[in-house]
Amino acid sequence: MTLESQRAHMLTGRMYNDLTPELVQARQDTVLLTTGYNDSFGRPQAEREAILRRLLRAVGEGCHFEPTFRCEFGFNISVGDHFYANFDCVLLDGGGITIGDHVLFGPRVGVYTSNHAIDAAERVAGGCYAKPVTIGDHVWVGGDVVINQGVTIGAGSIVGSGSVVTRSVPAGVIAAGNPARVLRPITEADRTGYQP
Ligand SMILES: CC(=O)SCCNC(=O)CCNC(=O)[C@H](O)C(C)(C)COP(=O)(O)OP(=O)(O)OC[C@H]1O[C@@H](n2cnc3c(N)ncnc32)[C@H](O)[C@@H]1OP(=O)(O)O
Repeated sequence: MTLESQRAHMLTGRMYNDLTPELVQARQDTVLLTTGYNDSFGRPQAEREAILRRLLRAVGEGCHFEPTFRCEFGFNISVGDHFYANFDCVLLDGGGITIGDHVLFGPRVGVYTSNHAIDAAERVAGGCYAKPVTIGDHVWVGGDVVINQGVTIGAGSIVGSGSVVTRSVPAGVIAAGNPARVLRPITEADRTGYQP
């Protein structure tokens, strides 16, 4: 199978072989590209975004990852405008990761769309399955958060630091904990009157 057909198969959510030469090679190529991006830190924004455009499926304006950014393939990641990820972001994108506009990630956020097979023998044989993660506009994900496969985080929501998100989070709420649960809605009362 070609890399392209394996990529399409992974996106169906069915079991795939994680260990084929094409996927191993793709991961290796991606490490080299992310290393190039991380090493370009301090270079002009346009130059850095050009590397991201080679690496990711889609990338908006003003997208910035602090070092060290790592992803599994990159070709299943879409990022909107004005995305900011703090240090040590890890995106495992076998199942597809879609990030909206004006999204903030704290340090050490991990988005993991793939599971290895639950059955040990299938796992040894490379069995994996992946489901997409979608993060809406204006979401803030706190530091050290893990987002597991199949999760959607609704627009404007906040995920508290250290959370493990295993189920989708609706729009306009604060969610936190392991597993993450909705703590409360975000309301007008959260406005402080701050103006830059
Ligand atoms: C780009 C960048 O992001 S860099 C900055 C990185 N910064 C961070 O990662 C910090 C993220 N901030 C948080 O996690 C904050 O706790 C917020 C935003 C969720 C706080 O929301 P607030 O509504 O102000 O929560 P508050 O501090 O009043 O706590 C309310 C309750 O939620 C609990 N809670 C708050 N945060 C968390 C959390 N991360 N995990 C578990 N429980 C939490 C509190 O313990 C408290 O519980 P209690 O009522 O039983 O005492």
